[in-house]
Amino acid sequence: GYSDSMNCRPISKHESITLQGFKHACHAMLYARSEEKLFRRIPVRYAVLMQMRFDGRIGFPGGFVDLQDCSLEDGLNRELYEEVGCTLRLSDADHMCSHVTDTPQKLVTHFYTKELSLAELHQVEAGAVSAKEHGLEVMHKYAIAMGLIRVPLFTLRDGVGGLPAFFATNFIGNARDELVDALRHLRLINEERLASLPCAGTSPQ
Ligand SMILES: O=c1[nH]cnc2c1ncn2[C@H]1C[C@H](O)[C@@H](COP(=O)(O)OP(=O)(O)O)O1
Repeated sequence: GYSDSMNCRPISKHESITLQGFKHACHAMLYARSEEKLFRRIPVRYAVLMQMRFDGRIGFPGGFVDLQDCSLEDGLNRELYEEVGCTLRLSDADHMCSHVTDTPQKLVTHFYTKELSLAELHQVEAGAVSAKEHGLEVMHKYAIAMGLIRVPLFTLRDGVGGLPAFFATNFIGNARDELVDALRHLRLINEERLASLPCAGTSPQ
């Protein structure tokens, strides 16, 4: 998978903060149970938020955290506020996994997940457009549509549209592996379907 090819390995949060010379970044997957149906027939099941970044890659909201300055969670919450205007507070209890890599840079990525009500998730989506960094880190350079997106968890009848097509897009860092881990761990889609999806492939760079 992508992680292997990028020499990226799991690490405990505790161990990671003892590393010297590594940057830290925290990102979060906000999601909500949804009874909504696409085209009145395809159950959406969960609304899972990711974002289209300024570089045309898909990732989770979040960013670099300077541990000299604040804790991982305080840094994450600040990033979530600046990027998507989200005032919810994530805590250590929402931490799912951390990974360390030294290519292309010495970096530890910390990944958090938080279930919201659908109403709360709607508020995040609606608030995102007035967030400080919306449309900045986003559009000035490559002029592509950017902002929060929802991950389609369904597969259309052609067998490609929906999640398979989504997985074939371009992800930043180990974001695709984080998504797959979260879908599996939180049981948002069943294991059999996950295994049938082209998510083990290497992400194009
Ligand atoms: O969703 C992600 N999952 C894992 N790693 C990610 C994700 N998004 C970005 N990254 C990597 C890429 C960068 O090396 C760092 C920080 O990126 P970014 O979120 O763009 O940071 P700033 O907003 O500039 O603080 O993490």
